[in-house]
Amino acid sequence: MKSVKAFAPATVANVSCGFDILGFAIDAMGDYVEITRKEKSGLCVVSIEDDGGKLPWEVEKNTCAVAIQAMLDDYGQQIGMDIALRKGLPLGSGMGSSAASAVAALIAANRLLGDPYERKNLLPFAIAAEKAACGAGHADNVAPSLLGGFVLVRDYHPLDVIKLHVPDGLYCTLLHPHYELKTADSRSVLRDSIPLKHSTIQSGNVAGFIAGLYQEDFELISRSMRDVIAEPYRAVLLPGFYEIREALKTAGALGMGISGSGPTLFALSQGSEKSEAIAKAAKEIYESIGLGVDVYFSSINTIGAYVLEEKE
Ligand SMILES: Nc1ncnc2c1ncn2[C@@H]1O[C@H](COP(=O)(O)OP(=O)(O)O)[C@@H](O)[C@H]1O
Ligand SMILES: N[C@@H](CCOP(=O)(O)O)C(=O)O
Repeated sequence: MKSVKAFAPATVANVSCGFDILGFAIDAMGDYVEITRKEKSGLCVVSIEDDGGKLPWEVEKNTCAVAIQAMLDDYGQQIGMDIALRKGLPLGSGMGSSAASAVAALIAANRLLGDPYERKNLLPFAIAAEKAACGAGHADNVAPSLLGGFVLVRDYHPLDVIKLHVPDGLYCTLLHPHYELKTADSRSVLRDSIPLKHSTIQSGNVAGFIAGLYQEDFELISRSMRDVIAEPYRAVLLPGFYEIREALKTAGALGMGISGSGPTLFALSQGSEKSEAIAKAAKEIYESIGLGVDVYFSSINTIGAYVLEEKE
């Protein structure tokens, strides 16, 4: 087989209450990577489209190449591969852009090798790529992009990742304001330690959220969408944050939070019917503070990344 093209979905990390341990994949968009086998050993990024000329081409910086290199180092053979990336996701958006590239690259490269790795076993390679992109090897974007649905990262050492139930009818609206916020920068405002009482509140909410998913209890999901660890420090980087949250709840959202490290905000709702009202309420506030916003509507992606095309 000569080349394989794969798609990996965008993701919402943290989901308010699960800093670095909870995330879900969305259907609306993602990144596309085509890997072609070449004679000469070594990786080469041969094309990048739709990135506005901003992404690095160096194999030690681009997350597609970093992820594949980590896989080949483990595989024990330095197979030659050309990497062509088409960005479907805006950069520094909080929608897991660096993660989607890494995951699509891994799915394509693994297939090119004849699928020697089970899907879950590709995760450490994707985490290595996240570390190269933002300095932290967090798994809450790469795990749902790879596996689909809601994913819990129960532990990092050793890695223990659990795919969770997705309730019927859960729907997501994403609000992407027109500015970039690097994950590394919005991690730098966080504190190294948290008060005991915040740990208690956060644990209750993440447990409540997961119980809500399994019980398909939308009220429980709604009241568990609270973050006392990251959000209070990050909200100051997000103009209109608390005002937008109030407006979206009035418009019928179950809850609203920061998607990953922002600046995208996500709202969950029961069914898609309320999404137009949610979008309208958000657009009005962004307009009043002089910011443009793109709105995406999406169901939850339950299958994760997949191969689109194989060419001999
Ligand atoms: N293939 C890639 N796609 C997106 N970002 C990449 C890629 N490779 C490297 N990066 C770097 O990762 C950073 C963007 O990642 P991050 O800030 O985590 O944004 P996001 O929240 O959208 O994932 C940028 O510094 C970018 O240069
Ligand atoms: N848990 C991470 C998630 C970062 O997500 P991204 O989509 O903004 O890269 C964090 O909160 O820093």
